[in-house]
Amino acid sequence: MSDLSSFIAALPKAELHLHIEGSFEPELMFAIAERNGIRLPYGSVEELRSAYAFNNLQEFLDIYYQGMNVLQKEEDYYDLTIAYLKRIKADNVRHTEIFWDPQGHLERGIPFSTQIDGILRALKEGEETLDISYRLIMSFLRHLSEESAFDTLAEAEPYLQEIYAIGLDSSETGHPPEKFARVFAACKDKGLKVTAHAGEEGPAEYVWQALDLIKVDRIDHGNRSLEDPELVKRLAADQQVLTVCPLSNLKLCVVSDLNEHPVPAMLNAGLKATINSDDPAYFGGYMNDNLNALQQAVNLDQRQLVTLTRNAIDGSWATEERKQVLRAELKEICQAFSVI
Ligand SMILES: Nc1ncnc2[nH]cnc12
Ligand SMILES: [Zn+2]
Repeated sequence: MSDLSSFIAALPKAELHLHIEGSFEPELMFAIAERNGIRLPYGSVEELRSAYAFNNLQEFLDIYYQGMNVLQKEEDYYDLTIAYLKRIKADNVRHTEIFWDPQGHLERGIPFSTQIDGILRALKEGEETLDISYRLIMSFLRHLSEESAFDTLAEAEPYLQEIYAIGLDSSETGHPPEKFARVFAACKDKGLKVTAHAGEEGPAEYVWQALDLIKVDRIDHGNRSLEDPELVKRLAADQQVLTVCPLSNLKLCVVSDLNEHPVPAMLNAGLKATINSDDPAYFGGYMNDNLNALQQAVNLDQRQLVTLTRNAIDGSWATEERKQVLRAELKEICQAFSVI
């Protein structure tokens, strides 16, 4: 634990990049598999956890899609989501914006309503009982077709009041944002916010496409933007929010060592970086773990930690009223820790 760990713990956090299926802890996965009569190809929780060694994004995704196969009923989606909310309460996360991948479940025959009803029931309960506000982001799988994304949007039609934004995730290389320009235009026409994973493994060109062809409201990851000085200028000028995920980057070999992580360079370039956990059950840490690990690796100071926290509050899609509450809490914590 760093000297700053109690400061990190006290910060009122907003998490903007979290895949609910990536919060599936092995213990819960085994319990749900058992009650659904599904056999996992692992003998124990320990054996499953020991499979979490990845050389790249695809190796992770193969295990991630296998894990979500045990989700079958509305209560499974509820249990998954409420477990995540209870866990982040301990990290003082006050607002969360979660992705879910409906196509990963529709493909297995799980109705759209089963998925979203369970997730929303937990999110609403978490807002009431844990005081964690939320937004739900429906994400398209980019390894699937444009047509499949349009079909998924049609499935979502009755729920558009409950879905705040649309994302784009899964295997990045070979699946550029341009493949989905038309479906994202349709989403924007419906008044949805849009975001896309870009520049995680894929090149800076994919970040340009996310900005210019998808017209994203923010960028998920964005690490490789730093390879292109013109892109950095553009992101800074637009004050584009980047939802960065340090432990994810380490586990997926996007960085070879956390001390080479680009967050300090992003902040120095005036980019609106935020810290997030991505798939915490697979990558070894929730929000405080990410902040502590990064703080120690690159020696972040209190001022930088406050900037990252403020960026997340400002860059969130929480209501203005909620943002004011979180900003006031941040101010109080800064005073309590004598941070100017
Ligand atoms: N880090 C990540 N990148 C792309 N797709 C994902 N789906 C879940 N986690 C992801
Ligand atoms: Zn992600």
